[in-house]
Amino acid sequence: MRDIDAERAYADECRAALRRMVSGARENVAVGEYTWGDRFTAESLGFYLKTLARDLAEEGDDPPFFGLISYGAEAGEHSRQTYYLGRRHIADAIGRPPMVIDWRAPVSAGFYQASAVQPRGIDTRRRFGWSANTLTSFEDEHLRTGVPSATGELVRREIERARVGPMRDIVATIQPEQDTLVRTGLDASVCIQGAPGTGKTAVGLHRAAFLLYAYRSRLQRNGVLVLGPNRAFLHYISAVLPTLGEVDVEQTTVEQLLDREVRATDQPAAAVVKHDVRMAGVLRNAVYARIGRPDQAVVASDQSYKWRVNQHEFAEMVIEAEAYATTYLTGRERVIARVVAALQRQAEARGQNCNGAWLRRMARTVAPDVDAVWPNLKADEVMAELLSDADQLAAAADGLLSKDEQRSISWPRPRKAKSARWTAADAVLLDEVSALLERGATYGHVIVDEAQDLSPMQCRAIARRSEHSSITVLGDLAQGTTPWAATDWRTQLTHFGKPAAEIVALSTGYRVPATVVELANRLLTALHVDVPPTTSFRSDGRLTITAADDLAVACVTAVRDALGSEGSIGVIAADHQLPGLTDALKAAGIEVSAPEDDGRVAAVPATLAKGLEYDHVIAVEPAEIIAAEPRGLNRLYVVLTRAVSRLHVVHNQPLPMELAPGATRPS
Ligand SMILES: Nc1ncnc2c1ncn2[C@@H]1O[C@H](COP(=O)(O)OP(=O)(O)OP(=O)(O)O)[C@@H](O)[C@H]1O
Repeated sequence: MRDIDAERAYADECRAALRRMVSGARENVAVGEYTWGDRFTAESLGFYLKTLARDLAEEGDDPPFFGLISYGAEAGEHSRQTYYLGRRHIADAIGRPPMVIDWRAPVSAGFYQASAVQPRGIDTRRRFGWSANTLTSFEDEHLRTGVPSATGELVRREIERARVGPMRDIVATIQPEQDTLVRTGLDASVCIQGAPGTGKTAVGLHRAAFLLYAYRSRLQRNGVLVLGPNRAFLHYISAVLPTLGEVDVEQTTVEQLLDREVRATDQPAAAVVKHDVRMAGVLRNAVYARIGRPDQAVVASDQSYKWRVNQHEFAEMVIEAEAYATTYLTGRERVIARVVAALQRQAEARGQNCNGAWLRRMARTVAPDVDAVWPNLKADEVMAELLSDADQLAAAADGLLSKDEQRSISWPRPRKAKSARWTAADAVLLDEVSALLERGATYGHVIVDEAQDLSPMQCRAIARRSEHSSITVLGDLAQGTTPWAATDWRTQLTHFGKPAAEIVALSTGYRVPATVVELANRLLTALHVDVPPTTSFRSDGRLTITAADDLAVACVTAVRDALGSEGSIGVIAADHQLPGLTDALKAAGIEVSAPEDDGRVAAVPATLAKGLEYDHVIAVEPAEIIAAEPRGLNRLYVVLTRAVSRLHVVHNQPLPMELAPGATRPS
């Protein structure tokens, strides 16, 4: 095994090889563009090579590797081999073994999975410590001694390091149970229930990178979609996939995915009904109620003759298409096609030549007859009419929604689709109607974060986009804060269209220190969800609770105190209290930014805190966070679990009784 100087020299060799890869890729851009046969192939290859050259160049002086595994004599094809692992593959010359292997390659799994109990043929696992781009140390585990090694200092340091700016990748320290999930094959859908800070988001993002590596050609066409709860969260995770070399993953929210301008807000009762899965039945009824029965024959003339499909035949075509239609509009197309085919048979029997132009003309000619029984529809018109017309709604909702529920979603004044002001829930319903009319595009794999918060109707919108592929569902039932939050995963998975997906629980927390976890776990009893409490990987950390006469003054003092230590600071309070606190902080000369602005001190409304983390969290007035919304206790659980190193609870009102010692649920 190399000593530290030899390892440094090897790092330099790797960097030199990487530079050669960059110049090679640049040269190949030119060659690729001019030598390939057809234009499309030349363009695709040129694009690929340019991207590769750019990515490699951006790599710069980053550490070329983070670890190695060295196999013993009895390791089959790997016997006596040593492999360096990095964020990307580095090759010296074609035909020679790679200098660094991509962390996603099959052989790299040994690095993450091997243990003293199951060494997998590996003698030594080495982890490298880097300070910026300088190799400063390494740590060896000798796995064949049979003595389980304690978690190394380097791993511990990485997990406990101060957080600055957006989320970073965890490739150097992925834990075995996380690695198993990351490397699950593309054909399997998985649901990861994970307590706060157990690495669900990290696992989901690394899984995206792994799938793109292992199944690139299958995923190239349809791509991978990552869905997160809001823009602040997306900003926070935005750097992870690019640092792993994956820039083409779509990362968005469900709202953005649905792509509707939202101009109104529902009353809470209406939103609850609109997000209920029964609405799927209501909308289906509303769409298919538009299909009638013919009351006359279809007569179509060309210049030579009048052709005819009699009323009975026409009705049979409609009934048959209705029975087999996969979507409303394909059914309509089928009716048109069958009518035209019947006309064609008659015309051909009379010796007429029915070419393509004739068939298209006939299709246009019969369209009004078909429209009379199977009208062409647009999603927004269907919805506007349904919500404007109490009788239509009553018919579609018969046996599904109560009269009160129907009233709650009806519009007080009828509106046309063009003047409709859609709500966020309407956008989900419009998406459902669009899909009833015709199928949309699907993705090769979808990763859904904070999935406990999605309504059944939102899950269905995602299910449609992953109908023929797999999904990764990430979430924590205890962090559910929407009125429709899931209370069990099996039901939620059914809404996602993957009822048999495996559910895996992660319960070791890598964010929140043990003292803070202990406080947050006290809330679990009152949350009434069946999840294992978190156990923290971290024994460091500090919890402070301050009873204050003046919240703003106490908050300023807490922030000043926090500024004395390294790392990010998040002031989290009930949404309505935050502006006052922000003003007080600014008046005290403290620079405060929004969560997505990467400042040192962020003012974070409690409703936006989900998924984020700060070294030092100042959680202001828990009682107010609870009182601000129906699922306020869940919100408080989210807020308390954002802290990486220190949690400072500042309160004026009495602390909620659920936080009292002894409230811990028996495990
Ligand atoms: N194996 C690991 N090595 C180093 N850091 C890790 C590891 N796993 C998770 N982390 C870190 O722990 C923190 C929490 O991870 P992440 O945000 O993925 O958790 P989560 O389960 O999604 O949390 P929450 O439900 O609270 O949003 C992040 O800073 C992440 O980088």
